[in-house]
Amino acid sequence: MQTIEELYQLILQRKNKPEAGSYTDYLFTKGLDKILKKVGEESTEVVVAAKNPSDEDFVYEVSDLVYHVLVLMVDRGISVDDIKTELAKREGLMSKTKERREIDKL
Ligand SMILES: N=c1c2ncn([C@@H]3O[C@H](COP(=O)(O)OP(=O)(O)OP(=O)(O)O)[C@@H](O)[C@H]3O)c2ncn1[C@@H]1O[C@H](COP(=O)(O)O)[C@@H](O)[C@H]1O
Repeated sequence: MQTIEELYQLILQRKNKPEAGSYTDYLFTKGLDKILKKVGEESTEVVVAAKNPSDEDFVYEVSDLVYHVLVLMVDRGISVDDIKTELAKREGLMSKTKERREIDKL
């Protein structure tokens, strides 16, 4: 079982210490445009899979997207903690928005 943090660390390791035959290394070698193209393709595949009944296919495509987004984050120097911090900031913000919606309903 691999956590998202562990996968991120493995991808970071590939960037810092390229390994022959590694797909991650191939993406870093091709560069940002290639990584962005893959993120775009995988996003579309998630959308298509979501419209179909197979949960297995959907989970497969989401996993592909998560992996490619992590490669993009490593390439841009953004950590999993950066995302966690942003999400944590929204916790308070979102409950205020919810409160606002409740008030507006009155
Ligand atoms: N999670 C993934 C992962 N998800 C998807 N992929 C690769 O992403 C590619 C997506 O498939 P596509 O058919 O869209 O792309 P392709 O035709 O193979 O390649 P392109 O020429 O289109 O770029 C496949 O080659 C998959 O193997 C991944 N490759 C690696 N990982 C993880 O990264 C780790 C390190 O992998 P390496 O860098 O290969 O050692 C692995 O142990 C895994 O945990």
